[in-house]
This record gives sequence, structure tokens and C-alpha cells, in this order.
Amino acid sequence: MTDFDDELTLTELTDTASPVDQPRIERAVREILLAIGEDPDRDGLLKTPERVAKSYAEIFAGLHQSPEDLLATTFDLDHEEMVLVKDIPFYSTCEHHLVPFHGSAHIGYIPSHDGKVTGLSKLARLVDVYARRPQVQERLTTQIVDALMSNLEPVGAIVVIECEHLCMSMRGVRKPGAKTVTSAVRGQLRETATRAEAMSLILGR
Ligand SMILES: Nc1nc2c(ncn2[C@@H]2O[C@H](COP(=O)(O)OP(=O)(O)OP(=O)(O)O)[C@@H](O)[C@H]2O)c(=O)[nH]1
Ligand SMILES: [Zn+2]
Repeated sequence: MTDFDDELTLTELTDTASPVDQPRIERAVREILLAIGEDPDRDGLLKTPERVAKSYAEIFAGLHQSPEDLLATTFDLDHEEMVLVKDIPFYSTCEHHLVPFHGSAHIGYIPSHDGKVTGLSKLARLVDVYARRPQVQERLTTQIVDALMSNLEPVGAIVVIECEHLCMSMRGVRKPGAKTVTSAVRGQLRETATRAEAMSLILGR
């Protein structure tokens, strides 16, 4: 890649409206590079603080996004049966080590008679609103289900998340491939039969 190409890519990724303090991140990254014994002024690292700052603005954009805005678009659709979007891929950042955890989210809900139905893509976007923050998997799971309950007022909702945590793979206990599964269930989906139906739809593949 030439310097020119590099500049274009960085410009394209710049989000001038981002509320993230990018110069502050740049200063901190330079400090980290010095602290690990690197030379932040060598050619390959010169633009690294700037790249990391832009990357963080993207990775943590969810801190400045609101689920209420996202779920404000709803339809009048008389469907009192389960709606389930499964295998939604996502990346998040472990708040303990600031390394990624990633996997799939499965989201289901049963709209109430006078309740709201949202666009399917909004369910996938909802995952990103909460995943693009420093997170733990349990909180990610409950935040998604609670946002569904308070904004769509459904009869019930379920969220199941399956992840690999890189803090358990590339460092620490070093167990690549280990999967963590979390679930959160609200409303009528807590009842055994409906919950079992949802779980078999989610996991029965
Ligand atoms: N419950 C939960 N724990 C997490 C999550 N992500 C990372 N962890 C754990 O957070 C814990 C932090 O433990 P500490 O002992 O404070 O940190 P550490 O010395 O780096 O721990 P090790 O990872 O065991 O080396 C580790 O056990 C991680 O596996 C998560 O989403 N949920
Ligand atoms: Zn971690």
C-alpha cells in the first residue's frame, strides 16, 4: 500500500461528527507503544495512534447511540406469534482486557396484540448499539432483551448469545474455541413450553 492509498483509507474512515476524543486516544496509544518498548516514531508506527483512535471511534460508537431512536420505527402488523432473527454475527470488546469477543446473537419476541413490530434489520442494529461498547457478555444479553421489552412492549422476548472471548484464547487461560452461551428471557417467554420452542428454533440447526 502506498502512502497515498493509506491516506485515502484513513480519510474515508474519519467520522468528523464522532464525540469520541480522538486526539486523547492518540496520545494514550503513543504512551502504550513507548511503554511496551516500541519506537512510536519508526515508519510503520507513525500513523498507528491515529489509526487506533479512528478504529476506537468506530468500535465504541454504541456508547453514543440510543436504542430508543433505533426502535422508534415500528409497523402496525397484527402478528401475535414469535419473530426470531438468529445467527446475527457481531464483534464486541471485553471491558476487562479491551480485546474482542465475538460470536452470534439470536433475538426472538412475541408482539402483543396492540404492541409494536419493528423492522428485522433493527434487531441486528440493536445488537451493535450495545456490542459497540466496552462490555461483558451477560450485560450485553440483558441490555438487548430489556431494550426490546421497554421499546416494543411485546408479550415476551428472548436473547441468546454465543461467543468466543479472545481474552480466553490469545492470552490468560489460552483456551481457543471455548464458547460462552448466555440467555435472557422476559415475559411469557419465561413459560416452559414457549421458552422450549424458542430454544429449539435457536439451537436446532
Ligand atoms: N463473566 C464474564 N467474565 C468475563 C467476560 N469477559 C472476560 N471475562 C473474565 O473476566 C475475568 C477477569 O479476571 P481477573 O482475574 O480480574 O483478570 P485476569 O488476571 O486477566 O484473568 P485471566 O483472564 O484468568 O488471566 C476473567 O476470568 C475473564 O475470563 C464476560 O463477558 N463475562
Ligand atoms: Zn477479557
